Amino acid sequence: MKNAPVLVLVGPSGVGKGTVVAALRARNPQVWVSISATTRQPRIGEVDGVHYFFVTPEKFSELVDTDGMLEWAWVHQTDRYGTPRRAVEERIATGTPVILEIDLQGARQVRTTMPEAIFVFLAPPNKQELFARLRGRGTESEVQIQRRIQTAEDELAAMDEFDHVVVNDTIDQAVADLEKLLGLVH
Ligand SMILES: Nc1nc2c(ncn2[C@@H]2O[C@H](COP(=O)(O)OP(=O)(O)O)[C@@H](O)[C@H]2O)c(=O)[nH]1
Ligand SMILES: Nc1ncnc2c1ncn2[C@@H]1O[C@H](COP(=O)(O)OP(=O)(O)O)[C@@H](O)[C@H]1O
Repeated sequence: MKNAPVLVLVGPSGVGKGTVVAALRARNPQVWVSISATTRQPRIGEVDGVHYFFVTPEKFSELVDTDGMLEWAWVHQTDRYGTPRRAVEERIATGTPVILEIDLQGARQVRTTMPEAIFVFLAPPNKQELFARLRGRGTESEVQIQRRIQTAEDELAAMDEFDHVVVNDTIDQAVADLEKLLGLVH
């Protein structure tokens, strides 16, 4: 049996990672998207165990110390985010296609431990559109937006490290590009 793919999706805050992955899942429910653990506070409408596992800093440290994280990183200078290892390993063992939506630092860690994964950068059509989407989402304060813009500049500068760049111009086209990389045919 051919191993199911692990696709690592990185892109600046506000580019549309969550939106594109949700649209891909709606068309391909057999694809599993890892649920990260984070120390950040939930946004309105976010559900623990669905969007993220919202954990205390103490619990996060415990997961790291017991080798429970496949990768983890400080993101936007304020909070830690990580991929719980066991759930991913279980999906790989059963041949389920896996998506990890993580930041650049996390992707670099996965490249050393799972070099066979497919590394994809989701890029905006241009920077103005990226910052408009980030503001348009309306979920962050101006201070938080400025931090995300700073992180975004670093992430955009690392685009060349990725095997594939998918531009999120329209959602449908970005989903089709990811489906092709995952070998999903319609
Ligand atoms: N390293 C790592 N980064 C993650 C993980 N989960 C989410 N992230 C990244 O954390 C960043 C912040 O995510 P989020 O708080 O949802 O805010 P957003 O980027 O503004 O939507 C994004 O770049 C995510 O890709 C994870 O498990 N590990
Ligand atoms: N292709 C697209 N065209 C226009 N707006 C988009 C597109 N993809 C996502 N958006 C919008 O951009 C904003 C940020 O998307 P989101 O999925 O939250 O980004 P991320 O998960 O990368 O931070 C949301 O308001 C979303 O509706």
